[in-house]
Amino acid sequence: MEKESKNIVLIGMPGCGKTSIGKNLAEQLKMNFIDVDEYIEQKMQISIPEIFKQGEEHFRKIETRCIEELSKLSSTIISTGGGVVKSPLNIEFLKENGIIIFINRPLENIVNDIDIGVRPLLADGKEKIFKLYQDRIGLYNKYKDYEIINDSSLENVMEKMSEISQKIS
Ligand SMILES: Nc1ncnc2c1ncn2[C@@H]1O[C@H](COP(=O)(O)OP(=O)(O)OP(=O)(O)O)[C@@H](O)[C@H]1O
Ligand SMILES: O=C(O)C1=C[C@@H](O)[C@@H](O)[C@H](O)C1
Ligand SMILES: [Mg+2]
Repeated sequence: MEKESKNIVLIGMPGCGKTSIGKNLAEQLKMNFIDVDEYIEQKMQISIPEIFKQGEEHFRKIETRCIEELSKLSSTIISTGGGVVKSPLNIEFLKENGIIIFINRPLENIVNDIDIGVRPLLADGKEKIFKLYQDRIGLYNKYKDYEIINDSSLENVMEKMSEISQKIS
Protein backbone atom coordinates (compact mmCIF):
# COMPACT_ATOMS: atom_id res chain seq x y z
CA MET A 1 0.00 0.00 0.00
CA GLU A 2 1.22 3.55 -0.82
CA LYS A 3 2.41 5.58 2.15
CA GLU A 4 -0.11 8.25 3.14
CA SER A 5 1.11 11.81 2.74
CA LYS A 6 -0.07 15.22 3.80
CA ASN A 7 -2.63 17.05 1.70
CA ILE A 8 -1.56 19.85 -0.60
CA VAL A 9 -4.00 22.73 -0.31
CA LEU A 10 -4.20 25.26 -3.13
CA ILE A 11 -5.39 28.76 -2.29
CA GLY A 12 -5.69 31.85 -4.46
CA MET A 13 -8.03 34.16 -6.31
CA PRO A 14 -10.85 32.84 -8.49
CA GLY A 15 -9.38 31.80 -11.83
CA CYS A 16 -5.76 31.76 -10.59
CA GLY A 17 -5.18 28.20 -11.81
CA LYS A 18 -5.96 26.02 -8.79
CA THR A 19 -7.85 23.39 -10.80
CA SER A 20 -5.51 23.27 -13.80
CA ILE A 21 -2.39 23.11 -11.65
CA GLY A 22 -3.98 20.87 -9.01
CA LYS A 23 -5.19 18.19 -11.44
CA ASN A 24 -1.83 18.14 -13.15
CA LEU A 25 0.00 17.84 -9.86
CA ALA A 26 -2.29 15.08 -8.63
CA GLU A 27 -1.44 13.06 -11.72
CA GLN A 28 2.29 13.68 -11.33
CA LEU A 29 2.38 12.83 -7.63
CA LYS A 30 -0.24 10.06 -7.84
CA MET A 31 -2.38 11.86 -5.29
CA ASN A 32 -6.14 12.33 -5.24
CA PHE A 33 -7.71 15.62 -6.32
CA ILE A 34 -10.76 17.28 -4.84
CA ASP A 35 -12.36 20.62 -5.55
CA VAL A 36 -14.10 22.16 -2.54
CA ASP A 37 -16.71 24.03 -4.61
CA GLU A 38 -17.67 20.80 -6.39
CA TYR A 39 -17.82 18.94 -3.07
CA ILE A 40 -20.15 21.62 -1.68
CA GLU A 41 -22.44 21.43 -4.71
CA GLN A 42 -22.58 17.62 -4.60
CA LYS A 43 -23.21 17.51 -0.88
CA MET A 44 -25.91 20.21 -0.95
CA GLN A 45 -27.34 19.09 -4.33
CA ILE A 46 -27.57 22.76 -5.32
CA SER A 47 -25.31 25.15 -7.22
CA ILE A 48 -23.10 27.74 -5.52
CA PRO A 49 -24.98 30.71 -7.06
CA GLU A 50 -28.18 29.17 -5.63
CA ILE A 51 -26.57 28.87 -2.18
CA PHE A 52 -25.47 32.52 -2.41
CA LYS A 53 -29.08 33.55 -2.91
CA GLN A 54 -29.45 32.94 0.84
CA GLY A 55 -26.49 35.24 1.50
CA GLU A 56 -22.72 34.94 1.62
CA GLU A 57 -22.75 34.13 5.33
CA HIS A 58 -24.91 31.08 4.65
CA PHE A 59 -22.44 29.93 1.98
CA ARG A 60 -19.45 30.47 4.30
CA LYS A 61 -21.00 28.28 7.01
CA ILE A 62 -21.48 25.44 4.54
CA GLU A 63 -17.99 25.99 3.17
CA THR A 64 -16.46 25.68 6.65
CA ARG A 65 -18.40 22.50 7.38
CA CYS A 66 -17.14 20.97 4.14
CA ILE A 67 -13.56 22.13 4.77
CA GLU A 68 -13.67 20.43 8.18
CA GLU A 69 -14.71 17.17 6.51
CA LEU A 70 -12.16 17.38 3.70
CA SER A 71 -9.33 18.23 6.09
CA LYS A 72 -9.56 14.70 7.47
CA LEU A 73 -8.34 13.30 4.14
CA SER A 74 -4.71 12.57 3.34
CA SER A 75 -2.68 12.30 0.13
CA THR A 76 -5.12 14.69 -1.54
CA ILE A 77 -4.70 17.90 -3.50
CA ILE A 78 -7.45 20.17 -2.19
CA SER A 79 -8.44 23.00 -4.51
CA THR A 80 -10.27 25.60 -2.43
CA GLY A 81 -12.66 28.46 -3.23
CA GLY A 82 -11.06 31.90 -3.46
CA GLY A 83 -12.68 33.05 -0.21
CA VAL A 84 -11.47 30.18 1.97
CA VAL A 85 -8.98 32.50 3.69
CA LYS A 86 -11.79 34.68 5.05
CA SER A 87 -12.25 32.29 7.97
CA PRO A 88 -9.28 31.49 10.24
CA LEU A 89 -11.14 28.33 11.25
CA ASN A 90 -10.93 27.03 7.67
CA ILE A 91 -7.18 27.49 7.76
CA GLU A 92 -6.89 25.79 11.13
CA PHE A 93 -8.67 22.73 9.72
CA LEU A 94 -6.69 22.70 6.49
CA LYS A 95 -3.33 22.99 8.25
CA GLU A 96 -4.05 19.99 10.49
CA ASN A 97 -2.86 17.68 7.74
CA GLY A 98 -2.02 20.00 4.86
CA ILE A 99 0.61 22.24 3.33
CA ILE A 100 -0.80 25.43 1.84
CA ILE A 101 0.37 26.70 -1.53
CA PHE A 102 -0.72 30.16 -2.69
CA ILE A 103 -1.13 30.39 -6.46
CA ASN A 104 -0.58 34.00 -7.40
CA ARG A 105 -1.60 34.88 -10.95
CA PRO A 106 -1.53 38.38 -12.48
CA LEU A 107 -5.03 39.83 -12.26
CA GLU A 108 -4.96 40.92 -15.92
CA ASN A 109 -4.57 37.27 -16.94
CA ILE A 110 -7.39 36.21 -14.63
CA VAL A 111 -9.70 38.90 -15.98
CA ASN A 112 -9.03 37.74 -19.54
CA ASP A 113 -10.05 34.14 -18.75
CA ILE A 114 -12.75 34.36 -16.14
CA ASP A 115 -16.43 33.55 -16.69
CA ILE A 116 -18.41 35.70 -14.24
CA GLY A 117 -21.66 33.85 -14.94
CA VAL A 118 -20.94 31.28 -12.24
CA ARG A 119 -19.33 33.67 -9.75
CA PRO A 120 -21.77 35.46 -7.49
CA LEU A 121 -19.12 37.75 -5.99
CA LEU A 122 -18.16 39.06 -9.42
CA ALA A 123 -21.72 39.44 -10.67
CA ASP A 124 -21.35 43.25 -10.66
CA GLY A 125 -18.42 43.07 -13.06
CA LYS A 126 -14.94 41.68 -13.49
CA GLU A 127 -13.38 44.86 -12.03
CA LYS A 128 -14.55 43.68 -8.60
CA ILE A 129 -11.68 41.25 -8.70
CA PHE A 130 -9.20 44.08 -8.04
CA LYS A 131 -11.01 44.99 -4.82
CA LEU A 132 -11.24 41.33 -3.79
CA TYR A 133 -7.50 40.98 -4.34
CA GLN A 134 -6.78 44.03 -2.15
CA ASP A 135 -8.97 42.58 0.58
CA ARG A 136 -7.39 39.14 0.40
CA ILE A 137 -3.74 39.42 -0.54
CA GLY A 138 -2.72 39.92 3.10
CA LEU A 139 -4.57 36.74 4.05
CA TYR A 140 -3.12 34.63 1.23
CA ASN A 141 0.35 35.76 2.29
CA LYS A 142 -0.33 35.17 5.96
CA TYR A 143 -1.52 31.59 5.52
CA LYS A 144 0.68 30.29 2.70
CA ASP A 145 3.52 27.84 3.32
CA TYR A 146 4.71 28.29 -0.26
CA GLU A 147 3.83 30.57 -3.17
CA ILE A 148 3.90 29.98 -6.87
CA ILE A 149 3.58 32.69 -9.50
CA ASN A 150 1.37 31.53 -12.35
CA ASP A 151 2.51 33.95 -15.04
CA SER A 152 3.75 31.67 -17.80
CA SER A 153 2.75 28.50 -19.62
CA LEU A 154 1.16 25.75 -17.56
CA GLU A 155 4.12 23.52 -18.41
CA ASN A 156 6.50 26.08 -16.99
CA VAL A 157 4.44 26.59 -13.87
CA MET A 158 4.33 22.81 -13.30
CA GLU A 159 8.12 22.81 -13.27
CA LYS A 160 8.15 25.44 -10.52
CA MET A 161 5.53 23.37 -8.74
CA SER A 162 7.61 20.22 -8.77
CA GLU A 163 10.46 22.11 -7.05
CA ILE A 164 8.05 22.89 -4.24
CA SER A 165 6.57 19.40 -4.09
CA GLN A 166 10.05 17.91 -3.78
CA LYS A 167 10.63 20.08 -0.71
CA ILE A 168 7.35 18.94 0.78
CA SER A 169 7.72 15.18 0.27
N1 LIG B 1 -0.61 29.29 -16.86
C1 LIG B 1 -1.75 29.29 -17.56
N2 LIG B 1 -1.72 29.39 -18.91
C2 LIG B 1 -2.86 29.43 -19.63
N3 LIG B 1 -4.09 29.36 -19.13
C3 LIG B 1 -4.19 29.26 -17.78
C4 LIG B 1 -3.03 29.22 -16.94
N4 LIG B 1 -3.46 29.12 -15.67
C5 LIG B 1 -4.81 29.08 -15.72
N5 LIG B 1 -5.25 29.18 -16.99
C6 LIG B 1 -6.66 29.19 -17.45
O1 LIG B 1 -7.38 30.08 -16.63
C7 LIG B 1 -8.68 29.58 -16.37
C8 LIG B 1 -8.85 29.45 -14.86
O2 LIG B 1 -8.00 28.40 -14.41
P1 LIG B 1 -8.49 27.36 -13.32
O3 LIG B 1 -9.89 26.91 -13.59
O4 LIG B 1 -7.46 26.32 -13.21
O5 LIG B 1 -8.47 28.32 -12.04
P2 LIG B 1 -9.15 28.09 -10.63
O6 LIG B 1 -8.31 28.80 -9.66
O7 LIG B 1 -9.40 26.65 -10.42
O8 LIG B 1 -10.52 28.84 -10.83
P3 LIG B 1 -11.86 28.68 -10.00
O9 LIG B 1 -11.92 29.90 -9.19
O10 LIG B 1 -12.91 28.64 -11.06
O11 LIG B 1 -11.82 27.43 -9.22
C9 LIG B 1 -8.81 28.27 -17.12
O12 LIG B 1 -9.42 28.53 -18.36
C10 LIG B 1 -7.35 27.83 -17.31
O13 LIG B 1 -7.17 27.05 -18.46
O1 LIG C 1 -13.80 34.05 -4.12
C1 LIG C 1 -14.81 33.62 -3.49
O2 LIG C 1 -15.17 34.11 -2.41
C2 LIG C 1 -15.55 32.47 -4.04
C3 LIG C 1 -14.97 31.70 -5.01
C4 LIG C 1 -15.62 30.52 -5.58
O3 LIG C 1 -14.65 29.52 -5.86
C5 LIG C 1 -16.72 29.98 -4.69
O4 LIG C 1 -16.17 29.32 -3.57
C6 LIG C 1 -17.64 31.07 -4.25
O5 LIG C 1 -18.25 31.62 -5.40
C7 LIG C 1 -16.90 32.18 -3.48
MG1 LIG D 1 -11.15 25.60 -9.85
